[in-house]
Amino acid sequence: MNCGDGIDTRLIEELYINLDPIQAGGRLTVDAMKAVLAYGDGYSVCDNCEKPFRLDCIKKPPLAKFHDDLATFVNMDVARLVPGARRGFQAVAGTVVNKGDPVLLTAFSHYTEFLSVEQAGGIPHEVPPDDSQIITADTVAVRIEEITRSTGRPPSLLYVEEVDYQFGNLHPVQEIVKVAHQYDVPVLCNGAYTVGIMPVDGKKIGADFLVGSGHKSMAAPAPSGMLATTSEWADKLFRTTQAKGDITGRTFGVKEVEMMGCTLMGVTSVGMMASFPHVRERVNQFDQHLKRCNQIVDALCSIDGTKVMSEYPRKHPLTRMNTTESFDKIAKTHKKKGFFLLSALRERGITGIIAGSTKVWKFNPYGLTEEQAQYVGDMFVEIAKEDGLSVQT
Ligand SMILES: Cc1ncc(COP(=O)(O)O)c(C=O)c1O
Repeated sequence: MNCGDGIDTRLIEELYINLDPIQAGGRLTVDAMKAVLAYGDGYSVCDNCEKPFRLDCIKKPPLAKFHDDLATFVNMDVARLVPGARRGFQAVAGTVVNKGDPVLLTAFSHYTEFLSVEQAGGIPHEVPPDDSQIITADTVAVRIEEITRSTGRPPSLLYVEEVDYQFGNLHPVQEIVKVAHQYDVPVLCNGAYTVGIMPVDGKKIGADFLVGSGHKSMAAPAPSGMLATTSEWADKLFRTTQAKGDITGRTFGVKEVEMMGCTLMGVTSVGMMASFPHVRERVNQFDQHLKRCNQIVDALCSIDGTKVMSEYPRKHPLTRMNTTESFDKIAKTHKKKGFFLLSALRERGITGIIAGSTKVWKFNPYGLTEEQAQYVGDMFVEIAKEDGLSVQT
């Protein structure tokens, strides 16, 4: 159906199997879609906002309970909804980082993590990965010591991604946090690709701050996300306003400074809430999704010259492939050039890889059924054979 000004409202999943690397965990559940329709109006969740007039205290719809449930879900003490993981980074940096502070990120940190440091006036430093594209606790220790020597103080914060967006590798965050704490460096664990996809235990990780992305991994509308912390940090991170109008004398109750008072006011919060029971269940089926991902990777790697660049076997379905020696060879002489691959996939009802990419590209089969995963693997092999590549059987 085309609505209003030509927006095609058909879901891409009605047309294709979608391998898009970053959308997989964000697709809405049917319950979220219904909630979105019911709560489409801007302030719809605020109709019954009562004293103390803050989003996380609203009882109808049950936002207060949802906040508690979210904290329990990730095993942290306190949680807040935020408009995207990036707003979680911003709130933490705004609390912990002072102007001129060295801040440690990793070679896989997302640009929004860097921007949050920049906004707070911090100076970013990176931790490089090892040869397997993993951030290790040892390298973190080395970098903390180097930075302390060169700047005269330890970093005021470490950002570490539990799973990174480039390789989809799972990093040893628990060991990393342990080491960082030995140097008194607080840690923000970026769970943008894990919270809502796989079980995440904030206390086990030991993180001071844990951030999730609703539209990436919690089957929620954009922009949405979650910021959780420990009771040690909660009062600082969620400090309430001291502002006062010098003429009117107005004060602003218990509005939280880093949250700008309230955060997700309609579609986003109810969408997240409506998907939450499904999300809470689905993390327990993570192994099935990994199995299906490995099955597709195996099919791809049976095509001569194809390599998986992410760690293997896969520990997360976001996967980076290198087909320079296979599909890219075809692209060199094909009339559609590099676009032949996506075009051939689309003819077979599959989409989501970047148009024109035949060298290095990512895909994410999270959420596919067993039959769909089998089909996707078979289709990659069929395309390879059709174009004259050899395939190991
Ligand atoms: C690793 C990582 N962290 C954070 C973000 C930002 O998340 P959000 O869009 O929820 O702010 C992204 C976005 O792609 C990401 O890949």
